[in-house]
Amino acid sequence: MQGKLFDDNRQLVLPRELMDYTPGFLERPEADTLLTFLLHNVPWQQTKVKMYDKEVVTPRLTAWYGDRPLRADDRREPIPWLPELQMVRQRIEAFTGMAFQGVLLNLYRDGNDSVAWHADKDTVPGRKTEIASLSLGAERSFDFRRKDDHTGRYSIKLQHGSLLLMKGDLQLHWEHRIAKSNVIMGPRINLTFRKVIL
Ligand SMILES: O=C(O)CCC(=O)C(=O)O
Ligand SMILES: [Fe+2]
Repeated sequence: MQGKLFDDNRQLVLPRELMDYTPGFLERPEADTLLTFLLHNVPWQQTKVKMYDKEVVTPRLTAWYGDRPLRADDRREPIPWLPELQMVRQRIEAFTGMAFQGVLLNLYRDGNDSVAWHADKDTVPGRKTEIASLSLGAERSFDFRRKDDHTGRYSIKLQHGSLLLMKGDLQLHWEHRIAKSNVIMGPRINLTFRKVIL
C-alpha cells in the first residue's frame, strides 16, 4: 500500500484506491424495513466448509442470490433474485457505476457470529474484484490487514445503512474479517454484491 493509513491526528484514513465508505447510503427507515424483511424472508442456511481435514459449520448464516453459482467450487444453487434485492442492486449499480451479478447475504445472529480472516476469491486471476457491501443492523468492526504483514491491523465500524465499496488490489494484498464480540448485540445482515465471472 502506498501512503499513510493515519492522518496527523492519528485518525484512520481509508486508502481510497482500495475502499470507499458511505455512511447512510440507505436512510434509516429504509434500512430498518429492509433488515426486518430480510431477517424473515431469506432462507438462511448454515453451510459447512472444509478446514484442514475437518468439516466445520460457518459461524454465521448465509444465502446466495444471483444469476449464476457464486464460484465454480461452490455447489450452492443460486436463489432467484427477490424484488427487494433487485431494488438495492439497482441503487448500488447507479451509485457505483459498476455491475453486479449476485449478492451473498451474511446473517450474524449476535456477537458470537463472525467471519475469519480471508480475502474474497470470486475473481479471475489478475483481475481486480469489486465488491459492494451493504450493512444493516448491529454495528460491527470490519478489520483488515496486509497479507504479508500482520503487525498492522486496521478497523472501521460498519454502520446500519452504510455501503463499503472494496476495490483495486484489496483482495489481492489484504485480508479482512468480522471478529466475534463480547458486547451484547442484536443481529446484523451484510449484503455483499459481487461480480460473477465464469
Ligand atoms: O460482513 C461483512 O461485512 C463482511 C463479509 C465478508 O467479508 C464476506 O462475505 O466475504
Ligand atoms: Fe469477504
